[in-house]
Amino acid sequence: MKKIVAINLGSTSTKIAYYEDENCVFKDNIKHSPEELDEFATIWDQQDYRMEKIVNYLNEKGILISNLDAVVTRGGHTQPIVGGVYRVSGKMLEQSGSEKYGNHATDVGLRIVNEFSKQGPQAFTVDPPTTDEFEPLARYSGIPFIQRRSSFHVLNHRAAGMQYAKDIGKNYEDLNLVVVHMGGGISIAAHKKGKLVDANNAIDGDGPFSTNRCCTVPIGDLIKLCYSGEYTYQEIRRLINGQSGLMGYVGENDAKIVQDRALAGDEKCKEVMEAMCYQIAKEIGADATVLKGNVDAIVFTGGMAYSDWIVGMVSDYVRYIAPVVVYPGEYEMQSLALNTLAALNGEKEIKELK
Ligand SMILES: Nc1ncnc2c1ncn2[C@@H]1O[C@H](COP(=O)(O)OP(=O)(O)O)[C@@H](O)[C@H]1O
Ligand SMILES: CCCC(=O)OP(=O)(O)O
Repeated sequence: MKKIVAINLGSTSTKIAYYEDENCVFKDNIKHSPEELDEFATIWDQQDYRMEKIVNYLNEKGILISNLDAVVTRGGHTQPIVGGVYRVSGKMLEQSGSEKYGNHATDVGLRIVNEFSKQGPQAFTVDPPTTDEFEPLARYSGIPFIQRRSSFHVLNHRAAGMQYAKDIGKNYEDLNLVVVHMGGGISIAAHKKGKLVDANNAIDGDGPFSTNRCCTVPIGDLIKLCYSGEYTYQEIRRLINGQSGLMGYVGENDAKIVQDRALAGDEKCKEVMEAMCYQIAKEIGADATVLKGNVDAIVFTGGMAYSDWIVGMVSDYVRYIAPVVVYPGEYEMQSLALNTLAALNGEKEIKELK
């Protein structure tokens, strides 16, 4: 029997699951309040805090890291790569640490599983955010030396798309889908016959604003802010990813709390939520266009997909495009664990950045 711990460092949560072969023995979600996260100037500064939460949790459950076969994390940011199961290597950690390809709590996840691997288990990641299946036209930014690139919730996108295909008895590779992940960050991607051919960059000010980050901003105003002398590089990064979106407008990064305030009559919270839904809908329209209108379904997933109110507001704009289906939460933990199991059993290739 293979024993696997999967961890998933989201911007606002840490998810942990323990698997024995394909059986999920337990799974939990530790939420992080804005006040807790506010203490950390950079993502890297969260490492001890997040690691302590994970270790304490495993201790409570009586899980010894040295007894595990593998630890797997939702991956961090590397050079563009093909999807699959990756061993966490020195080169992967180096690229993730450079912040050249993006920076998010998932990058800390790589460091944590690497630390755990020193006690015995092998360390992996699966379908990292920089898994890149973009078509050539999707890469154009208009500035020849800046390329649009893939950086979003690839793991959950693919897993939700495949789950939908399975549920309707079709092959994922035969469908055109627009998948909408609404978590701490929000990503919308065009899935064209099983390839993720275009998506907004979920961490770098692209697409809709989310719980804690900005949308595609008027770039001239951002440039002025950068040169105003009022912000360091780190502060600007933290502004666009951490202190914007719902957090910026109403000082709260938990969409459920903002929703509850809106439904209780808070007009500011209501309008901000409506604006977020409006932007999500616009991005869905963009990806439907990428698919030339041939969309089999719009698939909603992520934590905010639990909300009928949010899904309903977005759907009002887009249901003319294709049927709307909802897969609330995430398939990330299952996908991390089961792909790792397949790799340990020799049924799936183990890739490595060298
Ligand atoms: N029933 C709900 N209604 C509205 N929002 C919800 C609901 N359940 C979860 N959420 C929101 O989903 C977000 C977390 O989504 P999740 O996919 O777990 O994010 P992450 O992995 O980025 O931390 C939170 O903002 C949370 O408030
Ligand atoms: C690369 C995207 C990762 C992301 O945005 O995750 P969260 O929604 O957990 O912040």
